[in-house]
Formats: sequence, structure tokens, C-alpha cells
Amino acid sequence: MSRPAPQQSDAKPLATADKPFVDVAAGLVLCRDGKLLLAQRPEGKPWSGWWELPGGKIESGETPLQALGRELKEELDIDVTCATPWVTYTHEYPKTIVRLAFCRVTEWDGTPRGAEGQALAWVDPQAPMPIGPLLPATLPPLRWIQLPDRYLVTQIGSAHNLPAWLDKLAGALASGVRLVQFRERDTDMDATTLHSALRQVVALCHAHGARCLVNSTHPAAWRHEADGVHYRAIDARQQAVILQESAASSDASHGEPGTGLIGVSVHDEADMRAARLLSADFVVLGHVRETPSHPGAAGMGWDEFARRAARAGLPVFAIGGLSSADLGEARRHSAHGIAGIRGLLSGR
Ligand SMILES: Nc1nc2c([nH]c(=O)n2[C@H]2C[C@H](O)[C@@H](COP(=O)(O)OP(=O)(O)OP(=O)(O)O)O2)c(=O)[nH]1
Repeated sequence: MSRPAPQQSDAKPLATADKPFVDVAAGLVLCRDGKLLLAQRPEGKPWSGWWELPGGKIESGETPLQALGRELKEELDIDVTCATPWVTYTHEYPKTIVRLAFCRVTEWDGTPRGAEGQALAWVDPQAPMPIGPLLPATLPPLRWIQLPDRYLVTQIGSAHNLPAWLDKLAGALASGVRLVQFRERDTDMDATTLHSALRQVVALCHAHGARCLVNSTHPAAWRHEADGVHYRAIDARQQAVILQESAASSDASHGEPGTGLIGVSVHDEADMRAARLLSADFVVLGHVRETPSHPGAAGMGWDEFARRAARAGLPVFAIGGLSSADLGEARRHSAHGIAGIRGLLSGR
């Protein structure tokens, strides 16, 4: 899998005098069976014949969700009844800079039809794309929407906890968890025991069709036995500097992008910039509520989470005192999904 080029920051779009800046709302219209609706741009519009997510320009005074509701009525003749903000992403085209507020649309009244004469197609986002070409800025959301919505972080601690912990992991995997991060910070396991624990976690994940990433505190060689890496914020920043320096000196031997998934823990804009430079697949932002991992530290709350998530330019998992029951609330605040240690293991 080739990794896409890093995108620019969403916080500071690079509007220039000769390049107009356009704000757009686009919908990932998702059926209950997981199929996603794509539309072909009609004759007479720029990029006609290319496929895109339905939507259009945000008019003055509109929120992205209002604009999307209006556009989907005009283009598809449906009335949206449930939509949530998702990833806001900026793409520079040769003649324009487009900031796309991608939103998930999960309920609507009516049956979508090409009300402007455009062709429509329901596609399985997890399968090879049967149609094309797709607009360049439409490719990232089609990749991101394939990410699972729950991200379980390990906390095994001691070797004698491992069998019982693996049982709990099996329960979480059976309940649909498909993404796990091996992160053993406060452990009394020696390196050999820890490595063996990782192998057992990876094997169990794979047996359930789930993927496991290895936290960047662990040896880099272990990532290749798993499905990628999850960088701590400090490691992501360091890695981003290495990547920039090697790019500046045309030295490709450092920071070579791997083929697995890349997750990054972020707290602020600088962390998010590092994540984008590393072409991360997603970020984890928290903590939303006070948690046993950070006792006494108040959570940022959902409103602040939403403000920060809107600047990520990547799918964001919310973390901090959350369980599966919080998924709806998380999505209403621009999260892709939720991450957690205890909340996801207990199947709550
Ligand atoms: N709707 C939509 N637009 C996209 C996607 N990807 C992408 O690059 N774009 C770009 C193409 C256009 O430059 C811009 C959308 O503008 P548009 O011309 O479709 O807007 P509109 O429906 O309001 O049409 P109009 O007022 O220009 O007739 O966003 C996508 O997936 N969906």
C-alpha cells in the first residue's frame, strides 16, 4: 500500500491571491448494510464525469450540516434526518483550494435519485472500487471510512495477568472490536516476556480479523510483526523532524514510510501537524473525561474535543473515560470513533 503525500494543515488554508478558497460540505451517505453512495459529476460542471461524495459549496451563513442538508435535497431529493460532522480536510487543486467538511449521513427520508441527472452508485467501501475516476480529494475519506470505530489499548501489566487479560480481549474482539494498540507502559514484564505477550495479542487479533498496532515506546522491529505503529505525541514530533531533515537532504534512508497503519496520540496543533507530516491514518485526542490514567486532571469535555478535532484533517478517535456507550456522543462531536483501555475491554 503506498502512503499518500502529507496534506497541508486545515487550521491555516493557503489561500493565495490567484487561487480562490472554497468551503464545501460533502456527505458520506451510509446505508445500514455499510454501502456508501457516490455520485458522478454532471456535464457542465468542472471535473464532469469524475465521481465524488454528494454535496456542494457552503453558502454564507450556513453551517456545514445545513449546507449538506440543502445540497442533498437538491442533488438526491432526500431529507437528511441524521448527520454528524466527521473530518474536515483541505486539498489544493491546480486552480483552487478546497476545504471539505466531510459528514456522515446515516438516516434520511426518501430514496436517493440523481435529481440533477447525475449517475449514482452504492459501493462497498471495504472492497476494491468498482467505479472511477474519483476526485483526488475524495480518495482520503474513502480510505478513512474503512477504519473501525473502536480502538482498544492494552494494559496487561504483569505476566500473571496475561491469560485472564487475553480472555477479556477475546470477548472484546467477539463484540466487534477490530483495532487494538499494544501499549505496555507500566509493566513488570521483561523484554522477552513482553515480546511473547505482543505475539499472543497479535495472533488473537488476527484470528478475529482485527489489526494490532505497536506503541512507539516498544522496539521498532516489533511493528513489523504487527500491523503498524502508534506514535506517542513526542515520538511523532521527533519522527516528523527526521522525515523533514531527510527530505531536505534527499536522504531517503530515514523516516521511510512503512506499509502498515500509523496512529498518533495528539494534544495540540503541533502534534496534529506532526501526524499529518507522517501521513498518519488517524489520531487519538484526549482525554475527554477524567480517567484513572490521569487522576485529578479534568477532561477537556466534548465541546473542546470537537473544536480541536475539526483542525486535525484526519479521523480522530476520542479517548479518556469512554466506553462503547459514548460512541453516539463522540460522533456528534466530530469523532470517527472512541479509544479506550478499560471501557472497551469490559464490553460496556
Ligand atoms: N461535493 C463534493 N465536492 C468535492 C469532492 N471532492 C472534491 O474535491 N470536491 C470539490 C470539487 C469542487 O471543486 C468542490 C465542490 O463544488 P461544486 O461545484 O460541486 O459545488 P456546488 O454543488 O455548490 O455547485 P455549483 O454551485 O458550482 O454549481 O469541491 C467530493 O467528494 N464531493
